[in-house]
Amino acid sequence: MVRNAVAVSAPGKVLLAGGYLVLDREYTGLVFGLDARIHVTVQAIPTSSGVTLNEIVVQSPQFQDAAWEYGYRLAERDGGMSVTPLRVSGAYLPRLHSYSDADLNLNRNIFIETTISYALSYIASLSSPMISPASVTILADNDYYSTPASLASGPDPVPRFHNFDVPISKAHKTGLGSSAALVTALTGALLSYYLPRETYDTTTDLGKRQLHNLAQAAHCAAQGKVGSGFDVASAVHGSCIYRRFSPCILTRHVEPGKRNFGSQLRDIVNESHGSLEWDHEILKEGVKVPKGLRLVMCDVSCGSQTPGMVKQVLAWRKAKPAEANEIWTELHRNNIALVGDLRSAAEIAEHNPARRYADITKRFHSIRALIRTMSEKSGVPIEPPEQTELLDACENVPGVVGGVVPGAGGYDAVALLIQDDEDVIARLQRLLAGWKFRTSENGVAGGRVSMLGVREEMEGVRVEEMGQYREWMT
Ligand SMILES: Nc1ncnc2c1ncn2[C@@H]1O[C@H](COP(=O)(O)OP(=O)(O)OP(=O)(O)O)[C@@H](O)[C@H]1O
Ligand SMILES: C[C@@](O)(CCOP(=O)(O)O)CC(=O)O
Repeated sequence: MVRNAVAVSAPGKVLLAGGYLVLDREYTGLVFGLDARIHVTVQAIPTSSGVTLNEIVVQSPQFQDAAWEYGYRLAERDGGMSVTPLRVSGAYLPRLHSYSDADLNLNRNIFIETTISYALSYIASLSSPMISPASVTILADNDYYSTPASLASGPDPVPRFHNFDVPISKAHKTGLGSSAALVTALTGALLSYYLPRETYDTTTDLGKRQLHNLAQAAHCAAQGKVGSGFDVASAVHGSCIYRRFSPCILTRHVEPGKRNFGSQLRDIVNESHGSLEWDHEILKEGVKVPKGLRLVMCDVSCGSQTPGMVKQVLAWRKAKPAEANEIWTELHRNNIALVGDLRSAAEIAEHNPARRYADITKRFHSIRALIRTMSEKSGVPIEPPEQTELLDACENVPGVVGGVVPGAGGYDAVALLIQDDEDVIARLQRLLAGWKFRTSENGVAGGRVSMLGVREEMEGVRVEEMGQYREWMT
């Protein structure tokens, strides 16, 4: 049976409020989807390619050696679909006698491999396990990775999908959640390709719930930990207030290949046969950036180690629960109030921008002050002094309403809410162009700051027209 080619995209994210708090179900996070998307196409492999076996070939043509081939077969005893890498980053495994396990692991793409294994296992558990070979192409909007300044300011327009000309491992990520968008779009594309419409439909609420549950399971497995999942949730549902799922939903199933993985995964995703019901909450109503404002993301080239920071913050909270919870309660109150302030600014009839957005500006100040207290007490540089300096300087630019260190904070990025006006952008660009981080006590080298072209976007996962990608597919 020849199936129709499909294309699905999912957005990046910024956790504007609720970093760390969102790890705990008692609290929520305010996450905005961004208009930088990861696009995934799936189509039949042309018969002339010589591929007749059970193979899925994947390419990510914007990067060097970014081609992977996977064999798949149904594991015995309901172990799901076993997926084996046949070729990683351009090298065929059987031909490379000198290929060590270390080389293999370096060049594997765990996010792609795990997602294919989870998606095919789920598909096989629902329908006939006859899965035809397919070709997958991944295309990422340019802002997921830093583009050389020469290119961005050069005379030629930057192509829609820039060829970064480096291996993915060498590309500088801008922290927009590439892995969550990739896992979500790839899962959605594989389900749409292999399952009949009546079993899976990305455009329905039920389809989005299936996709959310399966993409969370695959993303957690690939990451080797169960995080809050706000990034996958916004990749599926777009901008929202997010309350996480109980981690135990994903900590009880056996590994792929092990007895009953297939039916366990199906029951987790479908919330069937006594499997736990997913208890995450997505609130989209009232989450908006007022007309006339926009979000701006600034990439700071120093970078932070998020997992280490999360561990330290959680260890401090465990050691000093009363001290931490006082901050958590106050921060949560302000985070929720920020949503209300944004909504009110959208509704009031006040034309003077300074007055219209004054409450939002004040709210950002309160949130930042609490984050600095959290940094101080935990000893983790969530809003370190260099970021305070940068945020204060940005806020002094006329037209900037406020800003924060998003997500886990650190030296990664700042997120700003500004008046949606070219002059404001130009003023900010001028400030950032001359900005240089001084080397801090934490040993962070003097990095630069650049403004990304992204802004907020309300919509989550989207079924796309296949035709728009043809020129980018080899
Ligand atoms: N265009 C792409 N093609 C193939 N794989 C990709 C692509 N973009 C990202 N990936 C996969 O996602 C991994 C990066 O995921 P990681 O979670 O480290 O970053 P991120 O999600 O962008 O970061 P953050 O959570 O800080 O926003 C890469 O190592 C690669 O495996
Ligand atoms: C610290 C945390 O709450 C947010 C991390 O966000 P980001 O990856 O820095 O965008 C962790 C999580 O929610 O999984």
